[in-house]
Amino acid sequence: MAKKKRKSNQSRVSFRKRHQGRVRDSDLTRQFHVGDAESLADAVKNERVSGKGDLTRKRTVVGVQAGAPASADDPQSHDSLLIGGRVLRAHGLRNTVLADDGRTFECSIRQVLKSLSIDGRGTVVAGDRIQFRAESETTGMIEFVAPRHGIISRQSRGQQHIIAANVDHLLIVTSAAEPTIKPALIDRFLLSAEQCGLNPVVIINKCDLVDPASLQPILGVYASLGYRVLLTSADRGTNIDYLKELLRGKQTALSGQSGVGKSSLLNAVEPGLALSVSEVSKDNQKGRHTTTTSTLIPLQGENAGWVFDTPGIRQFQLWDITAEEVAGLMPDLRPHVGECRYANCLHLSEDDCGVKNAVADGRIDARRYDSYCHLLEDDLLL
Ligand SMILES: Nc1nc2c(ncn2[C@@H]2O[C@H](COP(=O)(O)OP(=O)(O)OP(=O)(O)O)[C@@H](O)[C@H]2O)c(=O)[nH]1
Ligand SMILES: [Zn+2]
Repeated sequence: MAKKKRKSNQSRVSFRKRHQGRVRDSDLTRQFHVGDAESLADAVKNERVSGKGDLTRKRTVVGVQAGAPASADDPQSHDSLLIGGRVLRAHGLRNTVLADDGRTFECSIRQVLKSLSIDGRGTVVAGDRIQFRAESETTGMIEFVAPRHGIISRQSRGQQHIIAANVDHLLIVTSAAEPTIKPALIDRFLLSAEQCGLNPVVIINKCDLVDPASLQPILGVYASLGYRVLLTSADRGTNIDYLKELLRGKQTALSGQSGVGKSSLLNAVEPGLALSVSEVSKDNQKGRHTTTTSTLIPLQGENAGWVFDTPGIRQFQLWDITAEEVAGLMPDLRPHVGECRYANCLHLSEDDCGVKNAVADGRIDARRYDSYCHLLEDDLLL
């Protein structure tokens, strides 16, 4: 036991000697520079206590910690000084960040992160989860951007531009009347959601204007496909509590035709919120459908959720999709694709088509298949 301990101490000393110079020289390990070799030794000791790995491994483990971004003028920096937050608005040089503790900061982005992004564009976007270092009460430096999920992007000159990141839910808002419900449009939004890997929820608003029984067939189709469908009335407050629950703790994007009641629903969830949304839109009526400025709006209340206000999301469309890919993105058509005689079957006029057979005997809803045909014929096979 004693022998083992002495050996460990020797290792610690020689490790310290071997690496002191390097520690001093290296920017990456600047944190150890300050904490001096003592903190390095302590870290190694802790690793030893936990009994994991040999010294080489300990060095690696410690090195990763040391490599965590440190501020040059605050050499005492530690990971604990990094503050978690989310990007509310990305402006390039100044990005509005909501810290997890509720404070708001204007943050710039560390150069090394910028150089990792293509063309320097979109290093951070609204919705990004980040870690930053405060430089004053109101400013900071973004040091780390977490990997993204649920990305909404738009295409411009053949390039993909991310406009919202970490979208937990996509609410596809439609209305039961005024404007009349358009299932083909819902299908398109669902396809976009599938393509982007988003989690869609279909909302049928203005249910006060129709007999709810008349909506049963359409509800049935989407529910049988595994999609969540929610009937609401912003006017009467129907299912608004349920909507609030849906938004809780999540970053949500809303899409849907103009006039279906997206702003009214948000206003029902949080009075006043939709006002700011429409004010933003009015400021920029002309660029409304083209602007890329995306904003994440925090809802009031602890962990109440965040809603994207991004004009491009409201009408967001499929991008970069081929006719051959569409059936694979429709959960009702997908299982039958493998039953077609031709591997490149588009399920339109080909013989021995598994999809058409399934439509013929009612295993696929004929209206959904109609949506599929229209999408291909009107948009993709021109
Ligand atoms: N009867 C009824 N009318 C509603 C309901 N929700 C919204 N409306 C009305 O529908 C109209 C359009 O509502 P908005 O909330 O502006 O619709 P929007 O989807 O945000 O429209 P854009 O901002 O153009 O995208 C308004 O006149 C609302 O009062 C509802 O549940 N029932
Ligand atoms: Zn086929």
